[in-house]
Amino acid sequence: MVVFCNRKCTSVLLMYHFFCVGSNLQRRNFCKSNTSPFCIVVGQVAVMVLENGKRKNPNILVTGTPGTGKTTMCTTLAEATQLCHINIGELVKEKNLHDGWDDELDCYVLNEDLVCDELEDVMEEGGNIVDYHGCDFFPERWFDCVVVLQTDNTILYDRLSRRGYKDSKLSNNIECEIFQVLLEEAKDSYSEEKVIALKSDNIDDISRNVATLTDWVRNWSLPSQS
Ligand SMILES: Nc1ncnc2c1ncn2[C@@H]1O[C@H](COP(=O)(O)OP(=O)(O)OP(=O)(O)O)[C@@H](O)[C@H]1O
Repeated sequence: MVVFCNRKCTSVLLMYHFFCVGSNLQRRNFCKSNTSPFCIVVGQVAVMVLENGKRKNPNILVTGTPGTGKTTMCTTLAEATQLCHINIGELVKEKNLHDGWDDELDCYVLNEDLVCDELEDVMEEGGNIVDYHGCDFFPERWFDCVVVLQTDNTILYDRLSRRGYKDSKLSNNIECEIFQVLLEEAKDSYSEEKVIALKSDNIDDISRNVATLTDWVRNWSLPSQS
């Protein structure tokens, strides 16, 4: 397993988080290479978007303490909305967007500039769901909605224990959730009306959150009534 963090990580608490290799790389690559019909459409529409000063499709940031269910929810949401799921951990790993290993932090150091440069064009087009346990280094203009997933401490403890998290890594992440570090980071980094906290304790929560966000995406994309 490979570890990443970013230097400005609000929380030393998150520094020990391990990223897992997920299954969305292929899907994201399709989108980035414009080979999917959906993304070709998005690309064509981008011209209109610039003319209107509004993206045709929204960008959503999904953040939260490791284990709160970001990747699980983003995967389902991407299927429901046909937006592109971009898992930052996978992207950093795939494109080497880091500054190497930090012995003290015991992790690779994510290079924020490289990550932002890599994503600038696709974010400008819109239609992305970005999945990362931090949010303060992305340009604010990228996102139309910032979702912070939150999980009951006992449930999160069990999830992270099952992952093999131990000792300080486990307690640091639980403290991060108790002190709502990611929610505070989101509120500090984005305008209040963009930030929404959603509970992610069980499967029903995932279904409800996906339904809520899918409706929001549909409404966002509708032409405004004037
Ligand atoms: N709402 C939920 N109900 C039940 N199980 C969940 C829920 N959300 C996530 N899980 C489970 O918890 C584990 C962690 O989920 P997931 O990898 O999606 O979290 P994450 O926030 O993306 O973590 P990371 O930041 O480390 O990538 C998985 O085994 C997943 O099945």
